[in-house]
Amino acid sequence: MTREQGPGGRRAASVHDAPVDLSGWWSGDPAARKAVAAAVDRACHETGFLLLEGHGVPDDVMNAFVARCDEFFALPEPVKLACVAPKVPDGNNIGYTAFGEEASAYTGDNQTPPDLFEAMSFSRSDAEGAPFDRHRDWYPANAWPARPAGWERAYRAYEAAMARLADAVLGAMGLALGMGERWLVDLCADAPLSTRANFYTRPAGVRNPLPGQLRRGEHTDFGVLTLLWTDGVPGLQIRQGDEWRDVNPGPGQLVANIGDLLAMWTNGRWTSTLHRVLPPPANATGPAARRSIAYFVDAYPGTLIEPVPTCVTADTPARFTPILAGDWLNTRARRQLASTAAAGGITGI
Ligand SMILES: O=C(O)CCC(=O)C(=O)O
Ligand SMILES: [Fe+2]
Repeated sequence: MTREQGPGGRRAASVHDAPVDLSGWWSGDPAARKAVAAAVDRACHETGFLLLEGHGVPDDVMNAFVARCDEFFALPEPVKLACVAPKVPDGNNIGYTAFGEEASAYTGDNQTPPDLFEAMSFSRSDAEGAPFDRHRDWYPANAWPARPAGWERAYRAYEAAMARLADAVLGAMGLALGMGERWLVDLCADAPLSTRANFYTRPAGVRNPLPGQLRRGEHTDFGVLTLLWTDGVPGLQIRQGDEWRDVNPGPGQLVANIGDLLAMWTNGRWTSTLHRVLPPPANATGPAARRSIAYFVDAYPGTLIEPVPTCVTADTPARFTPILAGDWLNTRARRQLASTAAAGGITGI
């Protein structure tokens, strides 16, 4: 038996063994929906990460948004720096994040050197009305630079496709938890929704990574659900037991993973899994770029997160103290900001 094998000689479940096909969900057939919910439940429990197929996000919508993000990251640095938005301590930070400005591991109180990426972040564009006004810092207005042309249109199409997909996954999750299809969908209807386009590269003149310096340091996501597109370049890994295992979505697949709030809601039945992104091997030559785009569903800041009754039993009593979603998100976002301060602001590397 190797270290990678469980007690029965069986290797621990891998996200690659059982991609989740959402076609049955879109069919609307109750039995098909139950089967999808069972597959989601298994994956959320075993790894906290899912590879999604039949997700319904049209290629042309995804490709058009990716192309605009590529155009943006190729712009001269001063043009990108003009898109830096003032940081808010308790809210969603949008706009440009320069290379070397953040270290994700800080969110888990792990002080590493700055991560090797730059990013552009966006917020949901339909946040109008009283619930949003009460927590306005979580729903900032996007500012669209003149370049690349057509970015806002491409974003809105992407955003609509991801919102539809998020509702399907949240629907399957609610069903899996015995709370019904609408439960999580309704709870997350007013949630902060944000998108982050990540660009990992090795800019000219940047030295080799320092010890412990990664493209993205190990972290868990803070919220409920993350939907991730990657360009297929390896690097993403998840922590399972005492080892790191690769997650390499195939062509057409998207990644879904759960965040801390959902782990708390499910009383730990589902895992908010540590993940990271490795730099390319030291002997790799050239720019070795990697791109990913993450869509984050959080929970409304005023929502109390307490374990759902279906996940609390005599054998598994409540493990988490109830907490307001906003309090949890603020704590983690503040640690993230601390990494920026430690990195020396936007001149990090
Ligand atoms: O780039 C990736 O594959 C993962 C990014 C990530 O973990 C995040 O944005 O939270
Ligand atoms: Fe993440």
